[in-house]
Amino acid sequence: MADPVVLVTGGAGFVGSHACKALAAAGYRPVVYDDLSNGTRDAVRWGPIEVGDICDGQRLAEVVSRHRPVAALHFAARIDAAESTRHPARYYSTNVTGTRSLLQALRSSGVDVLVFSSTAAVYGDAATAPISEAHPLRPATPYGRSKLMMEDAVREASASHGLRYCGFRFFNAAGADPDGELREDHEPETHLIPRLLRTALAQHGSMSIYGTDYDTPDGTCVRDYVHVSDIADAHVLALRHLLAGKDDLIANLGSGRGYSVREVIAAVEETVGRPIPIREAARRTGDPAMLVADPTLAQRCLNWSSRRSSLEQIIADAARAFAAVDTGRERPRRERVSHRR
Ligand SMILES: NC(=O)c1ccc[n+]([C@@H]2O[C@H](COP(=O)([O-])OP(=O)(O)OC[C@H]3O[C@@H](n4cnc5c(N)ncnc54)[C@H](O)[C@@H]3O)[C@@H](O)[C@H]2O)c1
Ligand SMILES: O=c1ccn([C@@H]2O[C@H](COP(=O)(O)OP(=O)(O)O[C@H]3O[C@H](CO)[C@@H](O)[C@H](O)[C@H]3O)[C@@H](O)[C@H]2O)c(=O)[nH]1
Repeated sequence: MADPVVLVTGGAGFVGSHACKALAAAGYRPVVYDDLSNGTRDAVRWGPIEVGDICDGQRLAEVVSRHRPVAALHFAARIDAAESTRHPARYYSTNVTGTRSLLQALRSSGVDVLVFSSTAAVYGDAATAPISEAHPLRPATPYGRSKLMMEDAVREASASHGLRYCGFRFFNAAGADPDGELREDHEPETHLIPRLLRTALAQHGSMSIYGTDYDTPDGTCVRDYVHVSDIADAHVLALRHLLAGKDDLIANLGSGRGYSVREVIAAVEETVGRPIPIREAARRTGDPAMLVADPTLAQRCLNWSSRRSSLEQIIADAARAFAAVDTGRERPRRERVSHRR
């Protein structure tokens, strides 16, 4: 019998491509739907890709009805919180209208299982650490607000026509496939760990710390870094959970440990074995001081564990992937598409 198909929107991107690998290992056939605006075709290795915009409802409906998936994993989104403060409409379009378009396409083909990516940014400037799912939802950026609206759209689809869902509020996805088949590959890159590795491996340029006057132990922002392969595993667990008829869920995915920007810099320097030139810069718009997950709910409901998410392993796996790029062994070809609306 052929492997059951799972539609993976955003499957050419960082987290989505790792989820495709985990799906294939678990006996599913991932069909990627992605416009390649921030992902690469080379990251799509475990099934076909359908290139298209998540907001193009007609194309999406045609792809869903042709491939007949048993479920969808939804990663496609714009992801840069700081950019969202400058171009909010783009975020509401891709993240909210795009999700509504997916919900409609799934409904018209009778697909009733969805696992989707929310974010820790829905909590805004959190009052506590660690943050449980019961923490008030006060997103501080259009990105965070768009993801909260997306959660609401999914809940409404569940209430109105029985969609079953699992939404994950990821904290900071990082690391890379431990087998070295995939890596984080954004252009431009905004995330802290890949930026540090690029600077260290290029051996030129410097890194900026965005803000040293936060109310945190060393004045820099604290984040919870969670290994991308642990996030991928959570998606397979969620899929099995829902396909077995179990309850809907919105859960944090994080390691439960927080590291400051300075601590991450020191850990990357330790791994690469050389100092990285650092400049202290102004705060970046929309950055909360501290985001650390309470991951108990995902552990309890899905038997999930963040087993690869020590900072050391995250950096070691990411560094190995970057070294492969640096030596030119596996440089992926990048297709650019216009992403301005
Ligand atoms: N990376 C993180 O730390 C993090 C943290 C919390 C939540 N998330 C969420 O996880 C999901 C995946 O994030 P990621 O880091 O893999 O990002 P990514 O940018 O690497 O992947 C997103 C993918 O979606 C595609 N895409 C974007 N707009 C599209 C559109 N209009 N139509 C079709 N495809 C489109 C991109 O080409 C890309 O391949 C996102 O929903 C993001 O909001 C990520
Ligand atoms: O060159 C840099 C890049 C980042 N930072 C800081 O490092 C921390 C982490 O930043 P980054 O890696 O860009 O991640 P976040 O801004 O925390 O956002 C990520 O994690 C969020 C969840 O916590 C998700 O919602 C977002 O989609 C995802 O991009 C922040 O304090 C940044 O200010 C720097 O100081 N210098």
